[in-house]
Amino acid sequence: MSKVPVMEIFGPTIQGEGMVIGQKTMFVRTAGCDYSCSWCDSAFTWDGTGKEMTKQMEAEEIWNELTSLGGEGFSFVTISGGNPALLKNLSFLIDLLKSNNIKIGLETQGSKWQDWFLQIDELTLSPKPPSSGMVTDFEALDMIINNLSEGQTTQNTSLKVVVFDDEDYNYAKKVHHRYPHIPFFLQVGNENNKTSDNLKLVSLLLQKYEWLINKTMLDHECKDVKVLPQLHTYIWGNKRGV
Ligand SMILES: C[S@@+](CC[C@H](N)C(=O)[O-])C[C@H]1O[C@@H](n2cnc3c(N)ncnc32)[C@H](O)[C@@H]1O
Ligand SMILES: Nc1nc2[nH]cc(C(=O)O)c2c(=O)[nH]1
Ligand code: SF4
Ligand SMILES: [Mg+2]
Repeated sequence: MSKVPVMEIFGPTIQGEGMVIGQKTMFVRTAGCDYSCSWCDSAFTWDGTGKEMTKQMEAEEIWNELTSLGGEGFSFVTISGGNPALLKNLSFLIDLLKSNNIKIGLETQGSKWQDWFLQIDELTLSPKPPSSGMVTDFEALDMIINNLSEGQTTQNTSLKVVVFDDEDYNYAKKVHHRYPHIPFFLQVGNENNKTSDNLKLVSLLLQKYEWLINKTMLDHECKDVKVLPQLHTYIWGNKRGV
């Protein structure tokens, strides 16, 4: 069987995070995760609440839905989850997207390897800081980054650590210094990922962004880093499917 569990397909929208922030893209969100981060903004992919939304889909079905939503108006597809790296069968979708000249971005926490990582144009590895409640398997992350180096695809890779507090920031630094040759992004953590009060949310996120910028600017041990917000939350708040 070459199907994968899909939770939602949406777009076109902008990539709100990381190395290609602002990029016009379609999204495919897969179901299931090997983590359970305390603050996960996509917990419906793994906590059972999105069960009815999950559909087992062939690559062709996913492609048909992408084109029925985006027509001929897109050239980039971002795959996220959940953890898409749990799905060996994503290779069929990746091959199909490639054969249609579509660039591919993928978001994963860096806990599992798949050979198809080598075909991703913009691969974001997002290891999780202490506030998530998860413990990073650095052996697994080392292996992934080694494999990407051997495949000469580290230029398509970035690291992105979400920061909620000082302890997270120190963890982020540790990750950056362990892999100094990989482009490194700090991302503001969203503590209020359930609220529908967008004005309040944006005001809090801006304060948090300023805090993270100030902290990084004063830190002589963090030089070649980029500090980013989750841009989509400034526009659509916690809305799903945007
Ligand atoms: C929902 S995850 C899915 C992909 C993969 N499981 C991962 O965590 O990288 C996509 C991105 O959203 C980030 N994220 C999740 N919840 C967040 C929150 N409350 N605030 C900021 N970023 C968050 C994750 O760290 C990750 O970089
Ligand atoms: N616009 C937008 N940008 C995103 N970047 C990463 C996302 C994700 O949930 O993985 C995401 C998302 O859900 N929406
Ligand atoms: S690894 Fe990603 S999808 Fe999984 S629980 Fe953490 S933030 Fe959510
Ligand atoms: Mg998201």
